[in-house]
Amino acid sequence: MVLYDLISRNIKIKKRNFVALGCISGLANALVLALINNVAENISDINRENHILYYLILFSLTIAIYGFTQQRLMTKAARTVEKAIAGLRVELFECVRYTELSTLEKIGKERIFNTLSKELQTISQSAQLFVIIGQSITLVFFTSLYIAYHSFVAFLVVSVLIMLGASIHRLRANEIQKNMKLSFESENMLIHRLSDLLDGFKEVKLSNPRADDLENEFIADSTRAKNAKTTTQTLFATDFVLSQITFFAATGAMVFIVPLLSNVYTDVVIKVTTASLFLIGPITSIVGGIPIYTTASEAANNVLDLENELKLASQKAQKQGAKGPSEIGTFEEIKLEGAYYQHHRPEGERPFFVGPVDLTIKPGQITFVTGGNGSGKTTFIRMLTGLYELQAGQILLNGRAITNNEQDLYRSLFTAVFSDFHLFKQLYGIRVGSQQEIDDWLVFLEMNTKVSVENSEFSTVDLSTGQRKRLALLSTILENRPIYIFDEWAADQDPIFRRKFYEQVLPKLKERGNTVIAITHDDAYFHLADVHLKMVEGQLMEHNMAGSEGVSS
Ligand SMILES: Nc1ncnc2c1ncn2[C@@H]1O[C@H](COP(=O)(O)OP(=O)(O)OP(=O)(O)O)[C@@H](O)[C@H]1O
Repeated sequence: MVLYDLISRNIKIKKRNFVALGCISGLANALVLALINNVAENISDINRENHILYYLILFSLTIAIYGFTQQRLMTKAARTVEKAIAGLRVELFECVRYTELSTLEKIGKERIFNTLSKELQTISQSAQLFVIIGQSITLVFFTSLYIAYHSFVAFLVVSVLIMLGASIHRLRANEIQKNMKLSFESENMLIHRLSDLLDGFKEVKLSNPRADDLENEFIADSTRAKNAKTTTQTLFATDFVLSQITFFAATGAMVFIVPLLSNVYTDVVIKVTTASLFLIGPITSIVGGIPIYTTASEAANNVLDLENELKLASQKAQKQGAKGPSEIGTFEEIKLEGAYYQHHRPEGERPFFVGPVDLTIKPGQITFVTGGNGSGKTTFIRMLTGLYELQAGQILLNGRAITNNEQDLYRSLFTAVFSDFHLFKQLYGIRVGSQQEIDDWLVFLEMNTKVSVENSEFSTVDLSTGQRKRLALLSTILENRPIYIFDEWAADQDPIFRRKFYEQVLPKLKERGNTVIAITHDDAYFHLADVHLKMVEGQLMEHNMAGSEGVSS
């Protein structure tokens, strides 16, 4: 039912309409059987009394009703499921958007990609299945009634055997589910290996041993996925064959057992046997649909699991519960008091933490943060910008602690070019003042001969790493937020532009009233900073006082 719950969660399913259409369509289908049986049995009487045209019209009408209701049912189901999927897609996108960075790092990109693409597609493909299974159940019901009408004993025999067939599947449901989970996990790993191949294509091309290792891992994951899927399919196939055998046993029972258990006439035996043969279509649809239904249910479980994990650490619930303020005031001072964050680590590994940090940031200052690799500079920046939720301590803006509802607004004080930056071709969320302003900055950043900005979009982003970083810088400049974060921005620049960055860009930002916090290793420019902080093993201190007096405690 998890599949139904997921689909019906955000859209109102008019169950009565579905049930009515399903019943009419199932009844019409069963009527076809009754009509054929009746005409076949009484063909000479009907011909004699010239009633054949009447039966033909009735037969055509029944087929027309079946065709119309079936078509309506399938269209309605497809529309309903696709509407639900469209809503779910946006909901999951929003969950990712509102979740915390640390949660995203824990979940991993692969699982999100896999769930948002493959799993939702699997659910979408199951739309028609609902109708076919529902309609088949209706048909089995009416046909069983038809059998019961002619012979109650035959009805009992069919019912017992159908229930027996259904319980075969239930017995192995756990094993099927276990293998489906395994294949989902293996597929996540396959996406991970494929990302390694595509993102690291150049490195892979340069090294055959690396390519071989990567391929071997890919093959191992692919084999695991294949084995899990083969086991699942084998279980389904055995179920299918057993169900078919049960069905044949039911039909055989009509001629071999029913006459022994009750005094029925030959014509009754023929009728109930024909009726049980008529069941082959719907029963095959139900049994054949079980693998698709089970796969779709498992996909629904995966979607719900991901959504729950994303929501757990997200602020979405708070956002829905209480609307946050629309503004947070101008930035006059940011104060970190006892700020502390520890990275999640597998058990047994030494944890890394930054803090406690006590620090005050004033507007218009240029602050440099230096320190060795892995000392915690990026972690500190993520704490300061609110990208990592503090595990202890607090952030005060203008003397007042930031509440959960204000996190979004607090984060919007910052704009950043991270060391692993992403350059958006489209200037999402940036309302550009004038074309002249953009063109002036393009000239200043020496990018005017390479790129233009039209309709809030860069003409190209297929550029060198240093050039792409200049465009990322331009995006932040156009965004014009109070505080600028640069994580080793100048590392990819040539010496001339590096100088320009420190001696012209940063002072220009300061002149505009912006605050700059830059992680840097460029000691030739340390003198340009108003404040110089140094990170050592997660402890932040004033550079000149390293070892004696620090801002961490
Ligand atoms: N996503 C993460 N999950 C778990 N641990 C992490 C994660 N990111 C960083 N760490 C740990 O935190 C430590 C500090 O990382 P951080 O990126 O803050 O250092 P850094 O000073 O910016 O280094 P670099 O100069 O190399 O960029 C690392 O040694 C690593 O052990």
